[in-house]
Amino acid sequence: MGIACCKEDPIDFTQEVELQHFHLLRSVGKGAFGKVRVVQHKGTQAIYALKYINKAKCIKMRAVENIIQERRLLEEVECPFVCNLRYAFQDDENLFMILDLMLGGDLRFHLDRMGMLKESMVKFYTAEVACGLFYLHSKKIVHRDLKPDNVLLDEKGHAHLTDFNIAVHFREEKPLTAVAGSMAYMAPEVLNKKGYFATVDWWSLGVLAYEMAFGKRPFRAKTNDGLTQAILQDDLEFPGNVRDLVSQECIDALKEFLRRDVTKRLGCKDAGGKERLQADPWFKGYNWEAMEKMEGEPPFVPDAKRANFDATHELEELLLEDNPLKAKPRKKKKAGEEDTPYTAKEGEDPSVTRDMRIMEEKFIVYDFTKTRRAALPQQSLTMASISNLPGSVPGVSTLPQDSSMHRDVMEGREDAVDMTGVDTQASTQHHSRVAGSRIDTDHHPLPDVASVQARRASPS
Ligand SMILES: Nc1ncnc2c1ncn2[C@@H]1O[C@H](COP(=O)(O)OP(=O)(O)OP(=O)(O)O)[C@@H](O)[C@H]1O
Repeated sequence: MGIACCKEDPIDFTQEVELQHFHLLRSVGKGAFGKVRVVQHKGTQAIYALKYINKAKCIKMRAVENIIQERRLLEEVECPFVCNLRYAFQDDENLFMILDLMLGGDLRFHLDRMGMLKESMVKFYTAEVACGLFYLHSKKIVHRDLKPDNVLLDEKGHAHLTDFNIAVHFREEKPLTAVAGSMAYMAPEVLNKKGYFATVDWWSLGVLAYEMAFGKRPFRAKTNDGLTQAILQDDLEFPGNVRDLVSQECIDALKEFLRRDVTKRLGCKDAGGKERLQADPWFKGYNWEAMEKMEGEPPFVPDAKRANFDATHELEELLLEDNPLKAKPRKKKKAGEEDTPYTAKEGEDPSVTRDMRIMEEKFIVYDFTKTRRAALPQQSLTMASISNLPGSVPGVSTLPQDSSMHRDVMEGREDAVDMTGVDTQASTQHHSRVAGSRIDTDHHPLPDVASVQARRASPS
């Protein structure tokens, strides 16, 4: 009897994907919105990263549209230089996104540890991120929040873009105007509010490359106004011993990325785009054909024997989480009820009810094995990849995942969220958030949510 009660019910994997289809493993990260855990699909044994966001917190932080937008954009993306979306679903409490798992840690983690990176690393990550940006821009998506925190390394040391929270579609005929992003990485054309396109990502890549090379950002100030002025006006300066640190070609490339004139900025379409960037003397000797296929040799392989993330996330989850994540069945729909099972609680603020319904309707289920899209090799991670991490869950079998699952490209969507306004909220990590935002509804029709959030780096 006792034995029978401990046995899990068999799972029907032909049914819609849900949390119960996964084993929940280690906690590896925490962002302002979500928490990230390693999970293993109980059917295929494949391992992934699960990003989950509490719905009530999401509403409180006015991030509903951002999360929906992130899920929507990721559905359109399939690129080796991106943490691709594999599944999306929700339960009554949380929104879930299952992404390719990156075990090498984010660039912020490595920068914090190493202080600054070797030029070979700076060049390699800049080149791989550039490959990711060319892909996104070809799909008319601008990331807008490129920074070390949002570049993750896989276990081999390849770079992948993540956090599409404030990414949007852009159209050549109508510039974006919202002040969105992490302030220290924002391009001058975002801050001067004259309108911008994908050029902003190339500026941010310049700031990222500079920070990797010298361990500090090119434009710094003690206040947001000071930082805005520095980005808009200050001369680009380099550390006194710059030539001891990097080559002249590196300095020149950084100058080219950090040009205020977008018609001259390295990477930008009007400055020769991909062709010009790939021909830049800094990348001399790079085999771009191989780089684009992710066949370049990473100059640094993250240590697989140690956790490449802040282990306090795991401790927090164990010690402080009063509502630990677990698979819960959804509330049953009552007879005659429509597809939206959310029923307002007594005394609930109508705006909360509305946001709950929006999430229910718009954060739709995604399953990469059922939605056929462009075939691309999936990250072939196995339990072996994580089983030797300190503190890994013992006794889980090492099975290869099924990499035969592909998907076809879905139709692009043109809806996008724009944000304006900045606040002076203090940053707890490397960024603070932008409040008092607005959705550019005349440009991109969206559900009736009047506020969204973006974030920016703290000034110094
Ligand atoms: N696919 C992944 N594989 C491994 N770790 C990941 C993955 N995605 C995110 N992480 C870890 O979790 C952290 C938080 O994730 P993410 O930045 O996506 O959350 P967020 O709430 O959107 O963050 P933000 O505060 O930037 O809005 C990352 O910095 C990274 O360390």
